[in-house]
Amino acid sequence: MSRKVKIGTRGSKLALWQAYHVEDLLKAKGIESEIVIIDTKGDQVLDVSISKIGSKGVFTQELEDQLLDGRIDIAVHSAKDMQSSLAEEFELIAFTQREKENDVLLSAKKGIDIRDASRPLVLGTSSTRRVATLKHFYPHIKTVDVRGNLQTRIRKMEEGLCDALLLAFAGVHRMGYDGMIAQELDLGEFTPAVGQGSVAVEAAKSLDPMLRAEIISACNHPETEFRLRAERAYLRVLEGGCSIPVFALANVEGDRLTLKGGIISLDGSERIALEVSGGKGDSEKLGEELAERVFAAGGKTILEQIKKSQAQQ
Ligand SMILES: NCc1[nH]cc(CCC(=O)O)c1CC(=O)O
Repeated sequence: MSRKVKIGTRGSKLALWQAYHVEDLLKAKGIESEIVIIDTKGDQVLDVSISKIGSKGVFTQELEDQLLDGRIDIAVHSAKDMQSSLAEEFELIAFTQREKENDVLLSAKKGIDIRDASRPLVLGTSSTRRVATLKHFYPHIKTVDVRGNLQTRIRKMEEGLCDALLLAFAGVHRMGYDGMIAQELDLGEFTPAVGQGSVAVEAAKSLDPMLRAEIISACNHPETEFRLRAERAYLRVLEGGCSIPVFALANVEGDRLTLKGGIISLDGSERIALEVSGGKGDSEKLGEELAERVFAAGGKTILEQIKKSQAQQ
């Protein structure tokens, strides 16, 4: 029997759900664990836009400090919130089975439909990918920035800030708000952020190899891992932080992996979306190949424009 695994997590409700999920997966394999809640810089500055405080590591720094000194054995994150390259000392060792990966509209109102241009609609979101996607496909829709956890966002919506919230299904489902889903969005239009819907388990490379292997066998979902490794390789080449409207979604059928992804200009005027496929064993190579193709098709110019305009903010 291995010793008790210490699971580090942020203290938000969604983060705790993820930590309990990993705890359950470990328990199913007879591995005992305990949850250690860690406050991060990102949790303390909720009123400031993440793109202003610098996205890199604001939610992960304190967790990584504790991984290094052994106060925790693993850190649990939403896979989509993990930067595409980690510092040398760390690695993502497992990706849990992915939840339905699409975005949804959440509303207390009836009859919400983003395709209905005859009715004014204000959507709350703080994601540049979602804003740019709306501008591209649904230019009649207005958006308003809304931050905070799901409960806070719902309260702001009910206070009249917006008609509906645009969110990942995974988070809505985990927090138990399925009943407020007004519309499921199309994966071809609202292609999700890299990693959306899966929980990533991070460890220091110095973690005991036996324990590492046990954690992987309990938590990792191999098909999800192939998909996420492809998506994350795409993101790594683009160096797209979470404030860049980059999207990618891989699917596995048998031994084949298909990766669709692209980039949108901030104003929605240009959207590049391409597809590559190959053996799932080559998932990272496929991610890199997609990035090269997106760059060559004009993505490089779009990315440079986005970085320039964000640097000026
Ligand atoms: N960026 C915030 C965030 N990080 C993970 C999720 C949802 C759960 C997931 O996709 O794993 C969300 C909320 C959202 O985008 O609606």
